Amino acid sequence: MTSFPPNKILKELDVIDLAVGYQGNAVVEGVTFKLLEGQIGCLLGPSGCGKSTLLRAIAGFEPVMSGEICLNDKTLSNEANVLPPEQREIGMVFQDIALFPHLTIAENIAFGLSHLSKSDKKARVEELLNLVGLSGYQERYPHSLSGGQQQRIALARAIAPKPKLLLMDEPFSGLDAKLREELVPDIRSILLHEKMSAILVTHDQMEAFAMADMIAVMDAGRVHQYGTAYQIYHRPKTRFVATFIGQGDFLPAVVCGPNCVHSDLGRIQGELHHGFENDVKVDLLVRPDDIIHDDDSPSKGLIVSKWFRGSHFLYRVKLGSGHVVYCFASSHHNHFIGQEIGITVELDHLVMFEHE
Ligand SMILES: Nc1ncnc2c1ncn2[C@@H]1O[C@H](COP(=O)(O)OP(=O)(O)OP(=O)(O)O)[C@@H](O)[C@H]1O
Repeated sequence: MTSFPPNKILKELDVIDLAVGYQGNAVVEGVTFKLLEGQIGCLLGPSGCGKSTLLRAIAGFEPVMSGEICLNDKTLSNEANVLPPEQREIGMVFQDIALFPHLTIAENIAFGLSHLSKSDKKARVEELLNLVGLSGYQERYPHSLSGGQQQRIALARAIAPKPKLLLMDEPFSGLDAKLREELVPDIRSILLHEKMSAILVTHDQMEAFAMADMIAVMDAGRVHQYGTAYQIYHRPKTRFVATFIGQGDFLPAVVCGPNCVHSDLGRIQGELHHGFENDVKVDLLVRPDDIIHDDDSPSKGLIVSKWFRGSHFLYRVKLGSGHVVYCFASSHHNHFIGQEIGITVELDHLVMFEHE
């Protein structure tokens, strides 16, 4: 059996105080983050926030206005120099799959393997087809494959030469939701198996959660927060992150202790110090999973709307004060709009911002 040299994986990608733009106008500014060896990162944000521009700068397709991009302590881009894309050992997968239609699947995957002998090439193609679950597809042509299969082949082609870093720009957005749900965890396992560091661009937070170790939440060219899915959901650092990630409402509240606030939901004790002075007015983030339906609870909320989500119901309930919050209930608890239900508060991550 042929053995291949170990991956030349990156030790670290450093993006330092980066600005990138067009015609002298920065569309990405002050961006700093680090991707460690073997990690999968994600640039997540609304349309037009600069995700693709940042990715293209990392790939070497866009010059940088200021700051630096380094891979393993080697500068790839700064204000003065831009290493051409083909010299960066960075692979890319795009939304428009762009397989070569006149080449077989084997020839597509082997495209970047001209440095290998014929037998090594054949073995690497086989290994990758096996990895992406399409063994035996060597002689087929792209048009005879489904969208999901084509995207698997595009991934195989991109990782075949063992790049130091793989960049993926909305690779799943052309696929239907069900297929995407299946493909995303598969692609993550393939990347982990190959110990391939990668950056995914997406505006879909569920995709980011399923795929990435570290997520950069972007808006208007800036990174608001760089953290794990858990951190950006439960400990959002800015109001933008709090509202862009997940669902939730802000309830007016007053600080009543170092880890305690008082709101329409009563006195809530958090796990950690929130850093606000006593008596300061704040807006408290309340997520659907912070308010749980409980028939026996003396606290009540009036259902104003509801969604059946299969495994659970999501209700909007009006509190006595008139504020409306989400409430999570098991799917057996089918109540009607206009009905009053018992609710309990299970909120230990106190996320709050100065009252607006
Ligand atoms: N070649 C270009 N010339 C001038 N402006 C550009 C160019 N490419 C992108 N822009 C602008 O830069 C900003 C960021 O665009 P970019 O494509 O990076 O955002 P994005 O977050 O990837 O958006 P989407 O999710 O819609 O693809 C936008 O205002 C866009 O209009």
